[in-house]
Amino acid sequence: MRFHVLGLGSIGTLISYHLRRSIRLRQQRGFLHTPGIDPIPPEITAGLPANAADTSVTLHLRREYVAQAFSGASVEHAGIHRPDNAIPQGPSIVEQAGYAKGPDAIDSLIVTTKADATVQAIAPLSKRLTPASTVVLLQNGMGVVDELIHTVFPDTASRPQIILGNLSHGCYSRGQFQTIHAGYGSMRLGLIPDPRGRAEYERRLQGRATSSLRVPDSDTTSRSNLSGLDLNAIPRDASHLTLRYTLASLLSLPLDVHWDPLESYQVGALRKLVVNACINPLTAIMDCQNGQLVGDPYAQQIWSEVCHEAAEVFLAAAQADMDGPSSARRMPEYSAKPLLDPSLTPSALFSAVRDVATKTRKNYSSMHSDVRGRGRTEIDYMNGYLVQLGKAFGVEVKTNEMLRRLVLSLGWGDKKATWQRRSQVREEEEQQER
Ligand SMILES: CC(C)(CO)C(=O)C(=O)O
Repeated sequence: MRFHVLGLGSIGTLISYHLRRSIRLRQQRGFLHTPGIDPIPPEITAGLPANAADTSVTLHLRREYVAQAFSGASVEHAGIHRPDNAIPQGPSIVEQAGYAKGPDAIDSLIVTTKADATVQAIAPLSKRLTPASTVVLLQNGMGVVDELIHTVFPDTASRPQIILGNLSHGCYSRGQFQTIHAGYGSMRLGLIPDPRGRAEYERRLQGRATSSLRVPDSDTTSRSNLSGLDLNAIPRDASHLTLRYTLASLLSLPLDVHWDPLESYQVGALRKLVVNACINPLTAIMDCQNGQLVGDPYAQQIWSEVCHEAAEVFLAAAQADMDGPSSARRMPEYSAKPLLDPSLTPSALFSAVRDVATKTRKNYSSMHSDVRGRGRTEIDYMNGYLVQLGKAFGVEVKTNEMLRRLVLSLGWGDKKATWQRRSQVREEEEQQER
């Protein structure tokens, strides 16, 4: 089984580290139990790749680094299709099953690139992905999956299986392969329906099905990482093996990972979208920490407008969905139910934003770091996504559009350099005060 990780920022490094570590523990000891961490439930262990010795992790790097530095993971450099042979990759499941067109097939691709860089990053690898491969999208914001389906995998016959995921773990990077896992959170996964419509993945375990659409709060520990779902519902045939192995492997990581029914996953993702649409642009525009927005009456007014606009868009999208599946304006991956969840009303959204900003008050948001570092942001997958929906469903989203333009404007002309200089001075002053 070949895992590949694309995007080695802080989240990519965190996932690669735990994936590699859990595979190595299974290779060495044949079982997976880290002292102090709950043992992996048997229903998840049963879904793991049968032979840990044949499982490999390959990291995709943009620049040249020494392969040996990655302790047990092989490395590929962007644009070079020949794998670095310093550490051999495991045999490919999709190749063995006759799906692959070449020897460099990818069984499972875990993507942690920034939302705005994802399609461009996956496109060169698409020939190595087969309909029996699995792609995991772990990103902030929304809209990447729609873009990917339309531009890279328009043909359902050849489209890989897709798992969506979002994380509330707080991580930051201290350089290549140095990630500080500063805040322990959770990771939620949802499965996009089978592209060929052959399998229904979400069989609920009797008596454990979740009755509500609500995603459990991140700080309430649910009884099972499977949220009432049954891994055995994923067929055991060759075309679904990588899906099953990928899901079980992610669920086995000590990162509080949960597989949710798609509708619950969507509620959580929509809520997180609005949280990001409120906090991220303001911290970037005002060059401040998340917590500095809490209690600021002007920021609160903007949050309230963003939440109202988002809730209105969700209602309009739900209405269009209920008007019939033929509606051209239907949200691509969503059904009406999640959009009508009570946690997506303006006041519930506003409380969620305030809670997250308070809990992460000392953080600089990812958009703040993006403006500071790479200059490009994920704004089009946050407020920009709400703006697109607003246009599609005829809802005015002026505040979201204004925030989007202001963030885009930060990267225009020499404003970026000015912003970065000012931010650096401020940070130096903060460090001196400490
Ligand atoms: C929740 C929040 C706002 C935490 O900083 C985040 O997800 C981000 O920075 O992108």
